[in-house]
Order: sequence, then structure tokens, then C-alpha cells
Amino acid sequence: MQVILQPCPSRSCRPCLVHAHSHRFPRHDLAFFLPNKYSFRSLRSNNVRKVTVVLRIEKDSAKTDAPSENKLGSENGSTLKTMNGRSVPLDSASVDSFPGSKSAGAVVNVAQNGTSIQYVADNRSTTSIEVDAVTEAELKENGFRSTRRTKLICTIGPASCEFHQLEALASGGMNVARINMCHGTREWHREVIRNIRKLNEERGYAVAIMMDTEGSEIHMGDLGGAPSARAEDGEIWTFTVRSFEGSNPPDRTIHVNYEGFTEDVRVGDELMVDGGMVRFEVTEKIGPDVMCKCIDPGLLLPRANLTFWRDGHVVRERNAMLPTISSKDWLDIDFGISEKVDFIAISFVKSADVIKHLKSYLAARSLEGSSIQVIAKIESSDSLKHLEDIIRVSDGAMVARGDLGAQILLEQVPSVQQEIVNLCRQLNKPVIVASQLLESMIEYPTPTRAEVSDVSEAVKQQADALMLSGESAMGLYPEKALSVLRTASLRIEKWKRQSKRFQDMQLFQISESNMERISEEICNSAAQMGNSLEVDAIFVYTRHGDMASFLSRCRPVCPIFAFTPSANVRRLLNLRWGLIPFRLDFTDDMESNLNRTFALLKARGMVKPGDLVIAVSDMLQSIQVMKIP
Ligand SMILES: Nc1ncnc2c1ncn2[C@@H]1O[C@H](COP(=O)(O)OP(=O)(O)O)[C@@H](O)[C@H]1O
Ligand SMILES: C=C(OP(=O)(O)O)C(=O)O
Repeated sequence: MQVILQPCPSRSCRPCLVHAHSHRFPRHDLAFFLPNKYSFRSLRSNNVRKVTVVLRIEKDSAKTDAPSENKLGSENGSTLKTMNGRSVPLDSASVDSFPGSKSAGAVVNVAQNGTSIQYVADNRSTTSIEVDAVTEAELKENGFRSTRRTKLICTIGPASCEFHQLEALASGGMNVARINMCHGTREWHREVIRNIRKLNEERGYAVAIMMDTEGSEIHMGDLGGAPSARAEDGEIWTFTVRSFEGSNPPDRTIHVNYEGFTEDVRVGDELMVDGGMVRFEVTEKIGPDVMCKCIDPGLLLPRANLTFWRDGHVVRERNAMLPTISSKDWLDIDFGISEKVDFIAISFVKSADVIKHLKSYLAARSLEGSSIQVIAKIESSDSLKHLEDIIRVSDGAMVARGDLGAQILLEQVPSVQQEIVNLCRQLNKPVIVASQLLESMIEYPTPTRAEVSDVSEAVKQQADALMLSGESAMGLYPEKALSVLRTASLRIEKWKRQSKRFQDMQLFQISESNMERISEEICNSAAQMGNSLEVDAIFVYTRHGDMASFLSRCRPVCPIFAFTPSANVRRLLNLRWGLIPFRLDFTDDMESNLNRTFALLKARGMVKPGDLVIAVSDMLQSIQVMKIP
């Protein structure tokens, strides 16, 4: 912890001999100011010869009744550094230690953490101020500080997997990193996970990791190592179930991963690649090969998704028989468990049963100290049929518009998106809007106006999170794409707040147990009070994250600072709308928790003295309204 001593900028200081204020000082963690009139120079002219700084240790006071006092001094390594660079031991810091300095500023390097500092001047006057203990370690661990309400997810691929690239994304606002098990090897993904963990530990981020399963979707194989291939109008391409392991497929030949493909497809069907990015018409079937004519030209990407249409409907009878979680997916899930990922996203969910099955598997297998949440990807007409049941048993949902748009009519996608977002909010489950948000930025440094409007629409709907796919995984401008999401979200959120365009959704009561019902009501009331009192922030102290999630569900106007002792819960909360999660050990003493968290946020410049805040705790099930001291 560092303490700055320098003249107080306030003119309204009472003329006590030494009056200290705590302020945030840009490059230091805590700052203390002496009043102008009584700067060290004035002290000298007032014949004050010595200034002593006394530190109380909060940790001891929590255990014993009387706080122990520790005089700062050279014996515990504390020094005082004057603005002109001299270091003096604190216990001998006399006024002469500040030779003629007009500003009389000084930096005190406090070797121990404390909660209260006393300034004693020549034993004539003592002023003590509360300095809430925030350790360097706590500040470091809780490094990120954005109050953006909409969370951002980046799919990690070859364009974003190096440590420095991940770091740039984290500092650009990435809350969750998604790895798609459809691509890359487990070794490759393990390295990405390691880099993200390192980033969190070293730089204080809470980037969560979402592992997305491949699912039993029908997709193309690799393109013999090529990053893409172009299909032109009228060209004949071969789609085949033959595999080309170890050798490159012949020109214009694409492997299909689904054994039943040649049997299921009929001449005249339309083959849609990647939700319609390229289209073919089936012209002939020859053994394992299906000959197709390109009718909508475009770029084919490795392992792109395939759907086939007949008479204006997607053909999915056989597809519907495929398991949602394939044998490869189970191996990937075991990999996710051993790597302690935070979320597992399940592709092509058709019913609630598969999610229940996976959740019980995870509960039995997950390692201590981690709990993996399951995100249901809504991307097929089957998932829409059982939408509410699926969302009720999942921990969150993803509107996977890429595949969804290949299974339902394109013009239905926007209204389906809105319905899923609203339903998730009602059921208190985080919801992600995914795919093609800034698709053109895979190739270009600026998005289209329509893409920015699409992003804005999802922000207006107050979805918890927006997701980048190819833009961050293999595009040319991952950081720029993220910055567009960030700035557009911030702008729209601000506009909504300023113009008071809040979506006043009538929230149903969803809790089942009595205790939960109380928490839910407390959060509803706290959010409502926060809006009508126009408070600056809501503080929530939550062990498992439930109170924090209830608050997020209310979408209050002010930011919600959530404190939890669990690093795992902190990362999970990082997906939720409006929550700014911190990890901090706290005690049952609410007063001490408040002081410590106020100090942390003051040091981070996220709140300031005088701010009106509401504090909610799942330990006391209480609401407190107070001013930041
Ligand atoms: N781990 C990876 N290795 C190589 N390429 C990847 C990886 N992850 C994503 N990509 C590329 O980024 C594109 C978009 O990512 P994503 O949306 O996750 O995949 P898809 O749409 O193929 O399911 C992919 O089609 C692929 O080209
Ligand atoms: C996110 C999606 O899924 P995937 O990238 O796995 O195809 C989607 O289809 O929109």
C-alpha cells in the first residue's frame, strides 16, 4: 500500500494542525493530503517539528477487541519518500525532512496493511482517518475495472491464441474466452486455457473460459490445410463421405462428416454451407459421392456447417436421430472438467433431458473448488419446440444465430432472438447473442452500418453477452472488432440510461424455496430503490452468486459491484449483465466488509466519497443505503 502526503486541494479544511483526507491519486493506490495552510512548510513555520504516522492493523482488530497499533518506522521497513526523491525512515520523519518543498508532498511506503492512520504533530493535535485495508495483492487480483453492462465473448482461434493477443483482448474488454472444440486439437486448446489463466493471475482479469462442444452437426472436413476455398457460380463440387486422412482431397472435393449423408440427400435438394454463405444444388449421386452445382458462390471455410433443404424445409429427420452429445463430445467434456473450464456450451440441444444428464455427470465429476455451468445453444427448430424446458434446466443459453438461421426462416431469427432473451431474463439465466455480429470485420477494418445496428439491437434488448466468432478467431482485426462491440455497447447503454428508455419488464417470481424467495424480493426492492434514489452503485456480497444474479436480472440503472470469496464464482458472474465481480475474502462482520470493499473501489476510482450506494448481502439478507465515507 502506498500513501501520499501532500497539500490538500480543498480550501474548506478546518484549521487543525494536521488534517488528512483520503483521495484517489492516479498512479498510487491511496492518497492522503495535508491542508494547504498546514503543509509541511507551514508546519515548520508553526514550529511543529515532527510528524508521526501511526498505523492500526485491521487484521488484528478483527481477532482481538483492541486494535493493535503499529508505529510506522524503519523497524518494519516503512519509509517516507519526499517529492524530491529523498527517503527517510518514518519514525524519524521530521518536518526538516521536507526541505522547502512548496507542495510538501511525500510518498509513504507502508510495509504493512492497516485500516487507520493517525497523524500526530508535536503531540499537540491528532487526527485519525480511516484507511481501509486493501492489500496490493487484492488490488492486483481485481485488476479489471470496466462498468460496461453488456459482457463480451471472443472465440479464440489462430488469430487470437498467443499470450499477447489474448492480453490485448482482455484489456479490450473480453469477459469470456470461447474455445470451439470443433476446431483445433485438445493440446492447442490446453495452451489457450493456460495463457488465459496466466493472464488472470498476473494481470487481475477474471476472464472466464467457455468450451463449446462440436455436437452432432453435419459439417465439412478440413480443406487440406487451406484456410478457405472459393466456389464460383455453376461449378460442380463433390461432397463425399470418403475420408482423406493424411492426404489432401482432390480439387473441388469436400469431405462430409455424416455417414448417412449420401443416403439422406436427394437429387434436387439444396445444400447450404454455413447458414447460406454458399449454396449448391444436388445434381447427381454416385456411390459415396454427391455431385453439386454451385448456385450461390462464396467462400468455403474449413469444417463449415452443412444443412440440406427440400421443398422450402430443412431436412432434419435423420439429423434429429443423432445424439446431441457425441462420443467425441464426451471426451471433450472430460477435457473441460480436467481443465476446470467455467462453462460448457452444448450444441444442437433438442431437449431438457440431455442438459439434465450432463449436469448430473458434471456434478459427480467436477473437481473441488470448481463448478461448471452448462449453456444450451439454441440453434435448431427442435430446441425452439422445447425452449422453456431447456432453459429452465440450463445455467444459460446462447442464441446461436448461425445454425439457427439455417434451420428456420431467416426473417424469423430477430423475433426468436428477442423471445429467447426475454425468457432467459425471466428465468434468471444469462443469455448470449452469437454469430455474424460483425461478420464483415473478418476481412475489413470497419463494420457495416447494419452490423452496428444489429449489435445495438442486442444491447437494447439487454442480452447479457455478445459473442464474436470468426471475427476474433480467424479474422484480420480481432481487437478492432472487440473495440466496436465495446464502444457500441457503452454508447447504447448510456443513451438508454440518459433517455430513461428502460424496458419495464414485469418480472415473475421464480424462486422455489422460501430463502430464495426472500433473496429475490430483496434484490427486486434494492434495484427498484436504486433506480428511484438514483444511487451511484449497488454493492452485493455473495458467496455463491445467487444474490448477484437476482440483481442482474433486474437490470438496474447503476452498476452492480459483486464481491465473492470464490474465484470460480467471480468468473461465472463475469458473464452476467451489469455485474462487476471482485474476489475478496470477507467476514461475517458487514461493517468491515463494507469498509474493505469501499476502499478497494475508491482505490480503483470506481466510487468516490459522498457517493450514495446500496449494499445487499446474502449473509444478512439485508438492504443498506449509505454514503461512501
Ligand atoms: N481453434 C481453432 N482453430 C482453427 N480455426 C478456428 C478455431 N476456432 C475457430 N476457428 C475458425 O473461426 C471460424 C469461426 O469460429 P466458430 O464460429 O467458432 O466456428 P464455426 O462457425 O465453424 O462453428 C471457424 O469456422 C474456423 O474457421
Ligand atoms: C455459435 C454458433 O455455433 P457454432 O459456431 O458452433 O456453429 C452458431 O451457430 O451461431
